[in-house]
Amino acid sequence: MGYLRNGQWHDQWYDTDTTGGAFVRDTSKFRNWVTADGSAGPSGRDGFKAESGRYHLYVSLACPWAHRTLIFRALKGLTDHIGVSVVHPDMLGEGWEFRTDYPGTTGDTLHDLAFARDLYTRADPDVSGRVTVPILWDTKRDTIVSNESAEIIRMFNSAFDAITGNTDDYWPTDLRDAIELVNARIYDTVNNGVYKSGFATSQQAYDEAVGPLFETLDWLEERLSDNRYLMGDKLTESDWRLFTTLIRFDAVYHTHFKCNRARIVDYPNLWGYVRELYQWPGVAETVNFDHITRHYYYSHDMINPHRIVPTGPVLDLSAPHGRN
Ligand SMILES: N[C@@H](CCC(=O)N[C@@H](CS)C(=O)NCC(=O)O)C(=O)O
Repeated sequence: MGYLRNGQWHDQWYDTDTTGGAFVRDTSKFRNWVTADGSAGPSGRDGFKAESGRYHLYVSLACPWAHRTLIFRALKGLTDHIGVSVVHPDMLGEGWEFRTDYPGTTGDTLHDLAFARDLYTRADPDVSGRVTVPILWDTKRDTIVSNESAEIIRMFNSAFDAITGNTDDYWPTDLRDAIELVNARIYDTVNNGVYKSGFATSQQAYDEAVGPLFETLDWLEERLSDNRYLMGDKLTESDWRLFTTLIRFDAVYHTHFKCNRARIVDYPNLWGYVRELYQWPGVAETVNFDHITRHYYYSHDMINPHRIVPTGPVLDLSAPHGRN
């Protein structure tokens, strides 16, 4: 695992020496938007117009951030319009690789590149920063549109509606303020909270992450006791953003990231909610537990030096959810 500095690869784990042992996530570098008419969107350059077959998504099936984009691609009827390449689950000294010697990988189906970092330097030969997935690639301008999942899902939510005829809206105007508030808490304490717990290299940094994580899970359990979804009756992007962390929790974060005060199966409402979202049409096909467990346990040898991938747990995600 490493990063690019002025286009050169450096194999180095996250630096927590200067932050008291705390993991601090980088901000994403490529922030353009695909829009229905090609106008610039909230940030970045213009000219990325929604067109069938023009864009390609690079994902890891292990990654919760990439998983959001795969879910939106499925929910919004985009599978015939946006292609996908799947990296190898092992993220080692070279970063994400397009090796195909593992079931479920595809290689780079557009350019046959070896590493995800080759996409970054193709888009910007002088780029600096971590090489993360998801990556939304534009085949027309031969560059990265965006590597920020929170923004990619908003593009998918509406930009292609005239092409697909699918107008389902997971970011409705009247709920945006409420969505923003809930997203902010869940991002900091849950989506990123599990990483801050797991990548902490001091007791204090771990304690400061794991406490708020379980406070938020308790709060969510309560909220979901009389709300079917986070915003009440309406399923929104907040639910999908939460789902990709919850679905990995018992298999990975509980053990590997030491988030072990409780499992999701111990929370009746959260567990029913995860099952309902898993059973949503098109979603189960985006969940790959083999890539999920293999990636975390095998890639992070600073946490799991012998790279042993544990067998459990057995989760019955297709059991009736009882949420209706
Ligand atoms: N803010 C980004 C974060 C993406 C991210 O951190 N992805 C992880 C995989 S789960 C990654 O590629 N990490 C590689 C690294 O940090 O070097 C997003 O939401 O799109």
